[in-house]
Amino acid sequence: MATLDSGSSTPKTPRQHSPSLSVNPTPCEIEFRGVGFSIATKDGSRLPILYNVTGFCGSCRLTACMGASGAGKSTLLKILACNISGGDLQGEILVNGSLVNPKEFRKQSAVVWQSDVLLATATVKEALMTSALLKLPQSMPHAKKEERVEQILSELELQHCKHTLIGEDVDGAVSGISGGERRRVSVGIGLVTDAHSIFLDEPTTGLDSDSAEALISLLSHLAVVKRRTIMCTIHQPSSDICENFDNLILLSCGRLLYCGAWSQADAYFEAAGFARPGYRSTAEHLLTVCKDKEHAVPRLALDYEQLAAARALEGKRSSAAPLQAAPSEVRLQAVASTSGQGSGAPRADAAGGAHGGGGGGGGASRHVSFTGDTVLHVRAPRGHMSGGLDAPEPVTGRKGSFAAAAAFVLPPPEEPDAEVATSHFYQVKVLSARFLRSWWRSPVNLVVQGAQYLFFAFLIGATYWRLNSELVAGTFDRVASLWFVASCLVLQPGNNACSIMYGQKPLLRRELSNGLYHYSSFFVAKSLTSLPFQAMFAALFNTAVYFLVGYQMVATKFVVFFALMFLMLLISETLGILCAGFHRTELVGLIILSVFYLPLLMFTGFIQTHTPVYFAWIKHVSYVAYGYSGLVKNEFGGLRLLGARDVPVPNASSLIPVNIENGLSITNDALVMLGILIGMRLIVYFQMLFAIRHHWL
Ligand SMILES: Nc1ncnc2c1ncn2[C@@H]1O[C@H](COP(=O)(O)OP(=O)(O)OP(=O)(O)O)[C@@H](O)[C@H]1O
Repeated sequence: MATLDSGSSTPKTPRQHSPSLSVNPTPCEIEFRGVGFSIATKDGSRLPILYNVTGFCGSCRLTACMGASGAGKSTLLKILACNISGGDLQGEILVNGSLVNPKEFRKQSAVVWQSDVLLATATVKEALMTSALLKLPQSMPHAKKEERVEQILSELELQHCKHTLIGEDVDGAVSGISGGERRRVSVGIGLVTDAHSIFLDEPTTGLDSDSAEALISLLSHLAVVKRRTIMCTIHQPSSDICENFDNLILLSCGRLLYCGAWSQADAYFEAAGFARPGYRSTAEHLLTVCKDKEHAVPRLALDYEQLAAARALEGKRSSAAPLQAAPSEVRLQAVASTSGQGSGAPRADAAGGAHGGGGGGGGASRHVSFTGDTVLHVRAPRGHMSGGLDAPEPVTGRKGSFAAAAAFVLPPPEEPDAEVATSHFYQVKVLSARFLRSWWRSPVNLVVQGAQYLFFAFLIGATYWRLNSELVAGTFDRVASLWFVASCLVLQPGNNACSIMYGQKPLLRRELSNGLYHYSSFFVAKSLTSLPFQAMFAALFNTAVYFLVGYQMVATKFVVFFALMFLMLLISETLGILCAGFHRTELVGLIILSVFYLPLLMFTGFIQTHTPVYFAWIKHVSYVAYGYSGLVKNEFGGLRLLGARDVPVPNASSLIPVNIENGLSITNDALVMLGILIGMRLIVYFQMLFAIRHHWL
């Protein structure tokens, strides 16, 4: 019988990191029992992704979740972070001994996804500061929040680049801070809010070996010294990286093969008949074992399930016993007292024995006894648990077999009404400042869009340069040029707004799920801050095109022209945002938008002399038809056109084609457009809210 010695989890010496942060959150012990996850397939059957997974993530520890590609690591991480949507979830999660409250848990934890979701136009410090402003209590003085951010910048070794723009990361070509720094900023955003648990999906992806090791070492430091519960998924870590791991969760084909101290993994697998050859590192060896899906994986998974069940029974028997000091606490004390020299740190031994299944695998005995710090140790730090561990229900994996199953399902990750620490007004203020900075700092938004408007203005100007007053040409060119002018303010703002919205969605998703603000605050801030910039684009385009084409040089006519065009631009912008809400893929959103364009531009009365009866309704709901009709009436009112032998035409308005003349005054055209604008803004608001609630954002 192999007995694993507790001394193997001796505290390691963390790298030297900067001075401590002032705030340490309550340690958080996460236990998961009988977790299963499956998704529906197109043929109506269910595809299982995780089977009956039972284990834990210790507080003040760095837990690595390893396994081959497709093993279910990211899925387990999302489940533990209460950030999974869709699919059928079973089992239960306990946090410090109590069933998890997903909404609360999300607020107090942070998730760092494989690709960092950061605002390219913010500096490192601004990114952290925005989180601090929105997440920390509004009553906390600004100086204190700034101090907290400065401390985190030091802690994460980001002081040197705190005023650098984060920049884009397009296919690995980063124009801003480096990949490792981006990852650290993402971790910092979690820390600034005192997250007690941090989940990182493949944090070392895309980093060179030094940066990867530095990051993992930093995480280890945060776990041990800052008392965070940290779990990360990882692929084939190097030996240097592995030295930082406290615990290991090993998955293969959705099944758990091991959950316990990293230092005891070798002994566990050796006892199970899978001794590590000397030339392989632990990580390499375990991943090799995972490859034997026919024999090793089913047997090890079964062993582990039996072990889990045995430990559950053990827990039930000992539930009346007083809690022992958690190894994490002991380890923390050891780190403090030995200044990282640590050897032979004291351990709390839960004296739990577990026995694997029958022999095999090389004939070695597979009876293994574990200390409390190893496989399935799930004790919470003293004082943070309401009582002893309850033994779990039998691990059946059946849907609904756990009392807490419902707790998984609701509320969804992007809960729009997640409680936030600040008032609506304050959120709008902070977000508006950020939107304004983004506009200002984004050359794509300003220079490219401005150039686009000017280009079209000059194109139309050059085509219809200085309209003449001859009856036929003067009439047709005015009607045609105004149609092109209106088209520009339909296509451009719509496309731009749609693309910008797609760019903002990932950040919106992350920040809403972190409970930084309400969606309504984002909506109001976005709408308010875009107004001055849209007005600027409208001024640029309208002024250039009006004078180049040579419409009536009357001040009031120009003001009416400007107002109608501006309304049209704002509605087109809203239409673009609306289409961005229809689908998660930008291409699909743009295609839907283009489907709207055609009827909007076709049924203005300019292109056809007769509108088929079944399309007649389009003119009544089309803002372009109202805007275009208003523009034409504005231009022809009081216009001086010359007929045969240069005789002035008495009433130029009578020349307006009947299909364009809608019988409304220009004021009424504008009022109808205003109504459409307000209506569409409301539709966009509720559409996004619906998308957030149903995970379509
Ligand atoms: N929504 C989904 N639809 C279909 N299959 C899914 C879905 N989510 C996960 N899967 C499948 O479940 C399995 C586990 O996925 P998961 O992303 O958790 O694996 P992983 O271990 O993190 O893999 P990797 O290391 O490659 O990221 C994979 O085979 C994946 O294809």
